[in-house]
Amino acid sequence: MPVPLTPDAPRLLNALATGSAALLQRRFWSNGVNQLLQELGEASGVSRVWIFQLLEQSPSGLLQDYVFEWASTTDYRQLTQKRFRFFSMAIDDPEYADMVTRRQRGDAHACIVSQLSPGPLRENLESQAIRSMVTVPIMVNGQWWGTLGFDDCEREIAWEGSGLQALTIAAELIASAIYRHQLNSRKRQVDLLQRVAACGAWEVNPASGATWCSSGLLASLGYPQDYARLPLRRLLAHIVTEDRLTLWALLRQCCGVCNSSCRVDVRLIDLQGNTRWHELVIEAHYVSCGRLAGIAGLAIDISQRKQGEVQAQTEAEFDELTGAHNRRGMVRYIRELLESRKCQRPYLLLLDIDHFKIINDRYGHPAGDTLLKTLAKRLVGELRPDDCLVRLGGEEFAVVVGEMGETQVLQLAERLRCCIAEDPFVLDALPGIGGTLSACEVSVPMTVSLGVATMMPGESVGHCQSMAIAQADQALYIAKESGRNRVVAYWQR
Ligand SMILES: Nc1nc2c(ncn2[C@@H]2O[C@H](COP(=O)(O)OP(=O)(O)OP(=O)(O)O)[C@@H](O)[C@H]2O)c(=O)[nH]1
Repeated sequence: MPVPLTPDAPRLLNALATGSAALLQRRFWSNGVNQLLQELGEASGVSRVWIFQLLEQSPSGLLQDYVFEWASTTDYRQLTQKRFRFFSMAIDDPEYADMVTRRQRGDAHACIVSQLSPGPLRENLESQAIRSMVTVPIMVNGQWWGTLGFDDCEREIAWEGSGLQALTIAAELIASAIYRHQLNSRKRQVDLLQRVAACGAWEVNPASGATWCSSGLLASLGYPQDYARLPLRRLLAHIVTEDRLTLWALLRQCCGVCNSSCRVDVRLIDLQGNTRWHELVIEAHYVSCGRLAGIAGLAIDISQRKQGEVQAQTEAEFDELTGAHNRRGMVRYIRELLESRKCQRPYLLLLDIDHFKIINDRYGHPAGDTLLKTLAKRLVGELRPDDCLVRLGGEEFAVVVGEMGETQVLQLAERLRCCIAEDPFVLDALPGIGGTLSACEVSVPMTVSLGVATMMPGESVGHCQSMAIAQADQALYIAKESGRNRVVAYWQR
């Protein structure tokens, strides 16, 4: 009857110390694991140290893979044997079933093969010439990830006490290295996802005001990616004030409903003062209904999409040649003006170039286009930034102005007329004027006629606008008929 040997615990502890340093320092965690297995194998004097990774488990069996091994001699190597690649293990035998249950619980299991009762487990170990074995489950984040095992093919070792404890610590060290590796891989995936999707993640604890921002979000706000912690007030200060108010209103609605989510577009200002549009995706989490536990979500950079929207709006609402609003832009301007309640009674000024046909015929259509552009620029120079210049079509323009009196609007109309009539326009050298190729600039005098009307808010913006255009058109007609280069108001007819 062989006498069981006890492993040398101090040597094992020493091996643990060297092995754990390798796990922390090695660039690849698998190199660290290999070194730890070697240290433990040499210190314990066993034939083989191995790790099986658990891939699948079902009530009837397990699928495992032989992933790491250290062997004292090449005779004891098994890692390269085909039968250990993705091998399945049926758990119909009670002894196997018991072993699996213990591993699932995280318990170590040691055996001296000659003392095992006859059965599949003993047969299997004997077929590998194993005389004693100890296994310790590797539990990663509470889950059975795999098994660390020590086979001795020469001695019968009773693994217990501090020797066994050292092996348990080794399994825990390996588990934390695996967990670290998993977290790092997940972080890399999340970073990649955030980079590709141009988004960052954030979280706020409403009770403590504590915040967390992903490295991507910190970077897009201009902070170093490893910035320790951004106080809530400072984080909120990155949102443009007007958008912050919209956000508050939405949050009040969103947080009133259990486990709700909402989205809002806001402008974020980074530390350098650059503003970029972001879509905030907000999720409110509740401990129980009514008790808010946290608010978290994403900040997706949508600046490019917004740029596209602005460009599409510009194309849809502005005249390409002169940069003035078109009819659609004018409708929106009037609607916003009336809705803002800044102005109850805007005025509409219709402005038409006098005898533009003659100018076109004389200098050509391209020159006519240049004159239209210059004329629009002159008009804008006379208006306030809030006023709206519209090109209704051809050589006909309109100006919509907010609240002012009748006298003031007539003064403005007169100013617009003068700014066109007073100084002739200058065209660059034009080929073919007067039959020669002139290198000189050409001076083109132009005048405009204006009809002015009041916009009376009616049933719709469209109705109010067509009424005003019709009235201003009547006044303009009178201005043209009575000699051009003059202003007539509808109420003066
Ligand atoms: N260059 C240029 N000319 C345009 C454009 N749109 C319209 N026109 C021209 O503007 C002229 C308008 O002529 P009319 O409607 O007869 O008016 P007018 O010659 O200005 O005469 P009154 O308005 O009666 O003073 C036409 O010759 C059109 O071809 C444009 O986009 N570019």
